[in-house]
Amino acid sequence: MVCRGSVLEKKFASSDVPEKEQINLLKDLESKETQYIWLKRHKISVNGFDLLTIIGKGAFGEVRLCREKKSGNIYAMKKQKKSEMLIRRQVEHVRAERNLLAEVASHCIVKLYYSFQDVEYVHLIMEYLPGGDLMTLLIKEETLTETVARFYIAQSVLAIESIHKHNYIHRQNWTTFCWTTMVI
Ligand SMILES: Nc1ncnc2c1ncn2[C@@H]1O[C@H](COP(=O)(O)OP(=O)(O)OP(=O)(O)O)[C@@H](O)[C@H]1O
Repeated sequence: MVCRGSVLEKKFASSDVPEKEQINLLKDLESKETQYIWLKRHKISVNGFDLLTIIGKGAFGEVRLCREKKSGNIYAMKKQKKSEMLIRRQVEHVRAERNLLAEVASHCIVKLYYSFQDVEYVHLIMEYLPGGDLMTLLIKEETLTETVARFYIAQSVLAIESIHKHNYIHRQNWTTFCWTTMVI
């Protein structure tokens, strides 16, 4: 059996990753492994969630607020229709999005808790961000103050930097990919 923790530690030995970041990355790996083992034992499905209100519409289906039955935790559930992805030849993009969310641990990137699929749909269970996207904020405010604009630009640079570190590039309108955690 490959121990991913010790493989990572060996890689750190020949890298210049700061010690604090090494500790955080190892902790992150450990919690992902624990979750992975848990998921293997308890097959997760849409039945594990109470479906609440619709909060958005994605390219391949709706995004809903949901409550996990076992924990009572609230998440955003993005439901994507597989046949639509196939028709629009977007399977690889959807897969890349899911892998990116699973791989990149950054406070600037929406957190993915679970992903699973059934015959018809792929489901992403994400952290719920109640503030809406930056475009909604811009439409509401029309003009942002320099301080607020600086804040969102800085957050976006950090988000893009964190995905570039994992060799992903972003190809979408900036204002609709930036969501805010603040309720506006
Ligand atoms: N984690 C979340 N928390 C709160 N709202 C969300 C979340 N994820 C998605 N939404 C809402 O659902 C909408 C659609 O989601 P998203 O942009 O991820 O879909 P998409 O399939 O990538 O769509 P598109 O390609 O048209 O952007 C978002 O604009 C947002 O309003």
